[in-house]
Amino acid sequence: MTPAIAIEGLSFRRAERLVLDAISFALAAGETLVLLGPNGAGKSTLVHCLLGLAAPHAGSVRVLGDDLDRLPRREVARRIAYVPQAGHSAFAFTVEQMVLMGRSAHIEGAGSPSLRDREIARRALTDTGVEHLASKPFTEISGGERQLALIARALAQDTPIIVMDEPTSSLDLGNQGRVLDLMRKLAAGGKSVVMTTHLPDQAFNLKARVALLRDGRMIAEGRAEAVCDLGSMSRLYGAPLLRLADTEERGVVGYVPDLS
Ligand SMILES: Nc1ncnc2c1ncn2[C@@H]1O[C@H](COP(=O)(O)OP(=O)(O)OP(=O)(O)O)[C@@H](O)[C@H]1O
Repeated sequence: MTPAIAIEGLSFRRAERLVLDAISFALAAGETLVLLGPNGAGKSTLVHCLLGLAAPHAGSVRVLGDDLDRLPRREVARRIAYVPQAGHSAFAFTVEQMVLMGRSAHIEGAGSPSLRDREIARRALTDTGVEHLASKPFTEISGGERQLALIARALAQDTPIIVMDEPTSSLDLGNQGRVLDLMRKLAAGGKSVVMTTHLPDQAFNLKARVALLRDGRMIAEGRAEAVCDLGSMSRLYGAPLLRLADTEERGVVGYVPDLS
């Protein structure tokens, strides 16, 4: 079966420096890939290459069988939704308008959103728990609320692939859990999800595939249980870590810095 995403030998340079070095992986429908790595490892750059926002110097990105650089932007937007790191917006669109923007790749010409588009946006607001913010300006909500609204926009885009750059970095533990649960449901429904995070526990919770990035190289790839052992995590982050285990049965569920 054609993979949702297939990356082959992807390299990216900034000035003379190799920021991504011969990255390869394929992701099928219904699979989730968690990208873990220290600050500056190249995770966001890889995400940008995946979206066609940065052009690799070598290698290829194929999306549902087609070369990304040959696809019109509108078609890319029908295939991949992007949740960027939550930033500020200069424009005071309401949360509902922001989420409706996720529908723009499905609206022909200069047409306005249909009743169905509005229903899909409403459902996305409900699924992310921010329907009560629908009429508030995006510039007047908290960082975590902005992050949830950006996730809602990606849901409204209704694409087979969702790429998320640190989608839970501003979220409290309750909302982290709700977003991870949503991601599990999206994957169970056949969507392919790529996400970056600094929290290995999310890889365990998602029962996802994990890729470890360091200095632009993919140094390991596999299930969280196989790849995220204490030694690998400590080496990856260059710091002593403590293992978090829930019960004997569940074993390791995450790591925290060890200051002892
Ligand atoms: N706009 C930029 N101009 C120049 N260099 C950049 C720029 N953005 C990132 N870099 C460099 O490219 C490398 C990869 O950065 P990238 O943002 O992909 O890392 P990351 O793994 O996403 O980091 P973080 O976890 O801190 O978000 C780093 O060395 C970084 O300093």
